[in-house]
Amino acid sequence: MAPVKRRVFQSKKQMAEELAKYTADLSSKFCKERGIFTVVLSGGDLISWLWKFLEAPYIDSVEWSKWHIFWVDERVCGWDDTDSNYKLAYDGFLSKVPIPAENIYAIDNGLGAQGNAELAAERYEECLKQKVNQNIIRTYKSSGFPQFDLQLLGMGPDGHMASLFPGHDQINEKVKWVTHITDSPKPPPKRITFTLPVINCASYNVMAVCDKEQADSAAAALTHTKDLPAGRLTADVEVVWFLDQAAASKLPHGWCSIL
Ligand SMILES: O=C1O[C@H](COP(=O)(O)O)[C@@H](O)[C@H](O)[C@H]1O
Repeated sequence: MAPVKRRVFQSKKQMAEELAKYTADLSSKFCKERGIFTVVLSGGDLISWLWKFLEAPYIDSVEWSKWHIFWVDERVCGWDDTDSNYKLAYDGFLSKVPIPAENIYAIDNGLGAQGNAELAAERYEECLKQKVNQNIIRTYKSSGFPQFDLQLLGMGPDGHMASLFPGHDQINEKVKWVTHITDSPKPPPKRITFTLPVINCASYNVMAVCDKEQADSAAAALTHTKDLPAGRLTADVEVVWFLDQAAASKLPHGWCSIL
């Protein structure tokens, strides 16, 4: 199992700066190795911490044309809906960097707008399988699960990750790549989400968590004192939790050096 590292920052600004450097270094690695960098985004606060990419040196140095963008979860709504993780990412990041539109793979807009969660999940899984067949997405050893290069994840105050929520059965799905939920405890109720096996097949997983509201769940997830979805996060190569001091404030003493 991959090592789980923790990096605690004095500010969100510093965390965003380091997140950009970490991601850009992996972009260089994968673009050199295979000419493709598959990046999985989440919603929530994460997008607000990608601003550093819009500045030098990254805006000019990153090989954006080689990036392929996916979502670890998505609300079942149209792309123009304020609940949409696609809209959040497009408005705050994707519209400001030169990633080719054909390299951005969002939920089926029509099915999202219709609110058909089950079919939207099936369609997204079909999209992933097509990208595996086209050798855009790698597969994880013999499992056949898709292996993404980097996933940029977030956690809710209840310890949910993607749209895998505590006490909900989707966390136990072992066969599907993408599943759906229609009773999310966090609005909106209808969502699609990568399953845990897919999330944990990623080569590199980043969990970015800020603010004191997250401190209890961050500590519980990292010390495994509660069985939370975020606590089950692993990866093939490395997991790194990026935390600000407030989110890390309940971790055992000495667990993290503040950077
Ligand atoms: O609803 C969601 O919540 C999680 C966590 O969001 P955050 O704002 O607490 O960071 C997010 O990662 C997920 O993509 C989103 O659908």
